[in-house]
Amino acid sequence: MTDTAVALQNDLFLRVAKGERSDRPPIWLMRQAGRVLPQYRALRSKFPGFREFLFEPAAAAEATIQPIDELGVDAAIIFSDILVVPEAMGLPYDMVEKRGPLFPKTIQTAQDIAQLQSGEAAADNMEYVYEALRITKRELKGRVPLIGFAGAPWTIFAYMIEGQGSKTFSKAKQFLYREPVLSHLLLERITDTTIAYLKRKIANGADLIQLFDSWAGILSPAQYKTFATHYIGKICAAITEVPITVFSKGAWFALEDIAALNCQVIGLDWNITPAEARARVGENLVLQGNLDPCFLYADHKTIRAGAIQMMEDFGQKHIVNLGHGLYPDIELDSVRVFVDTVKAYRY
Ligand SMILES: Cc1c2[nH]c(c1CCC(=O)O)Cc1[nH]c(c(CCC(=O)O)c1C)Cc1[nH]c(c(CCC(=O)O)c1C)Cc1[nH]c(c(C)c1CCC(=O)O)C2
Repeated sequence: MTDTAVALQNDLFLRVAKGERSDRPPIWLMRQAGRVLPQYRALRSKFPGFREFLFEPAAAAEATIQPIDELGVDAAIIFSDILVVPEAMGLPYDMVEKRGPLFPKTIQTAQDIAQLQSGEAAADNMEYVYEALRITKRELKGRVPLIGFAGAPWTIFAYMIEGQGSKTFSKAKQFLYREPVLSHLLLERITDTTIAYLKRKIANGADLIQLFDSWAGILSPAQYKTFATHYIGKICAAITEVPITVFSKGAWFALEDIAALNCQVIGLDWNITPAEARARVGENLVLQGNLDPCFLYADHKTIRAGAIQMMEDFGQKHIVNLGHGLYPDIELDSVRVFVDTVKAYRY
């Protein structure tokens, strides 16, 4: 892409993701483009719903760049959602205020799966996302790298079967136990679509890819190996153009398996210590995380001390982030203290 090939002014995030040493860790935050920013709320209020917002590439680009201007983080993440993939495959959703996503139609039978679009045909339906990447890349002017992302196949599968958020995702888990053949068929089609989609994100300017396996922690280690790690591995093997981060929330039990895939960065939640994570993944991979988002409800002095402790505990080959996304009621000033502490730190 000629118009996206601008030299990066701040490439700290990418250098560390590729395993280089640095004088401080880079920082970005999951859900940094969102409701902690007043300018995000102003932009969001122009649209009747979340999906209308996502379908407007110029607005998505603006939301992507807001945290770069406001917080000075070292990477941008394209403003979008993991649920655009099931939608592109033929399962539309509504984002219900205060409740979250709701799919009017779900996958229950072989025929439902046969009716889905997948691979390149499904990737064709997400042109608005690629357009948002192109605009973002142009407007970022090389200030920081741009992260592209997708849900990992198991998490997308969970929404497609369950049809909405759930504490247990017991319908999706039940499907794995009762219909293993159909489960693999659907996971395969999600995987093909995700690979085609991510390759187009890269062609349109994504400098690194992150996979979000938000519901990893509800599977048993055996199920995770069969129905999740296997497909994440296929995606990692296919994405050779840029580094890839695997964030499997709650799957500390699978860290050795994930470390054996062709990924460069592993995202961590707060349920594991930096020392244990390092021991499980070995010396080569880069770790990302893992401050408990609730730490940002503490006073500023405590936030500073927590950030420094975390950086000391991880040492080199570390990208600072939270263990999950920012919550909407976290104070902007507290987020700023966290970011500024990291940017002032030196190993
Ligand atoms: C599971 C998941 C989803 N979406 C996502 C995940 C994986 C990460 C995670 O575990 O949180 C990923 C996601 N969703 C969003 C981003 C944007 C980029 C960023 O700033 O990180 C990213 C990376 C925007 C969003 N995605 C959503 C919003 C809020 C929508 C609104 O404005 O009403 C935003 C800004 C909606 C969403 N989208 C989803 C849910 C369950 C919800 C409702 C609950 C909630 O609001 O967090 C699905």
